[in-house]
Amino acid sequence: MHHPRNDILPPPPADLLEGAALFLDFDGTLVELAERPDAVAVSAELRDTLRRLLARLEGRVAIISGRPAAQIRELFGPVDFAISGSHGVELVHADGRVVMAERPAALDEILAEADAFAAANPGVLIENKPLGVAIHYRQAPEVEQEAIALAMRLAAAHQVALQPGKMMAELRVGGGDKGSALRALMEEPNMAGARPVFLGDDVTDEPGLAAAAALGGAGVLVGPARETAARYRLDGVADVLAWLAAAAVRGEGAAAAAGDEAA
Ligand SMILES: O=P(O)(O)OC[C@H]1O[C@H](O[C@H]2O[C@H](CO)[C@@H](O)[C@H](O)[C@H]2O)[C@H](O)[C@@H](O)[C@@H]1O
Repeated sequence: MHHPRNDILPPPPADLLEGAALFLDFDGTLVELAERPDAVAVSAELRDTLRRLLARLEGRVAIISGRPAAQIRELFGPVDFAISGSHGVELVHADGRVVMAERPAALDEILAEADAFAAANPGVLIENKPLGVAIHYRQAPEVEQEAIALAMRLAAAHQVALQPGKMMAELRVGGGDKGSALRALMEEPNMAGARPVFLGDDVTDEPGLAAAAALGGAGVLVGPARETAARYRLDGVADVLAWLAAAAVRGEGAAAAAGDEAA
């Protein structure tokens, strides 16, 4: 879908999470982008903020990432929020139920070609994921066009989805995206009546931003203005973390005031 570019998207209002269900992208939204996929870590502050938001939103918090769900789980440690991984085609519900497609055999052939490309192009990293093969060229930006051309050829030859990303192109299982994941998670009984709010930075997040708006909520673009389905914008990861931390505290203040009134 074509979305208008809007250079004057406002920051999200402080009360946007009242009655909301919160969906969060990971890389570029909750953690700064790094040179390599394995060079990111979840800080104690981020873990604490999510724990508080989970309490405030009565469990209505989920991560929707392009990474495998198991990796997100490992990065956060024991978590009780739902995770969608692999750009929406993997769902791990908060109660542990898993919905996941099978890995097609074609991904092994794709992996072999991608590995050969990496061997011939120093700096290129290949990420072998349960439901995808990502060709990362962040450390070899000069081969961007070749990497994208290879990914396009492999996607057509093996009938898999081509997922563009930040300094990477991924061949992945299709049939879903971050929008379908958000919609599936919104079907959970605890989400009834909530407004979805999705925060994300990448093109893979656009279906999630659009689905949040379509279901009566809103998307928050993270990073520079571009064509987007988002209604609000934050400049970067630091602003996201500050906004989420403020929202968590605001919720605790409101809950304490309600408790005082009831006493
Ligand atoms: O949907 P996300 O949670 O944002 O995941 C998207 C991809 O993130 C990772 O790659 C990106 O982050 C890396 C670490 O900062 C960076 O080196 C790379 O250039 C980025 O594209 C992850 O490795 C991918 O599997 C995700 O699909």
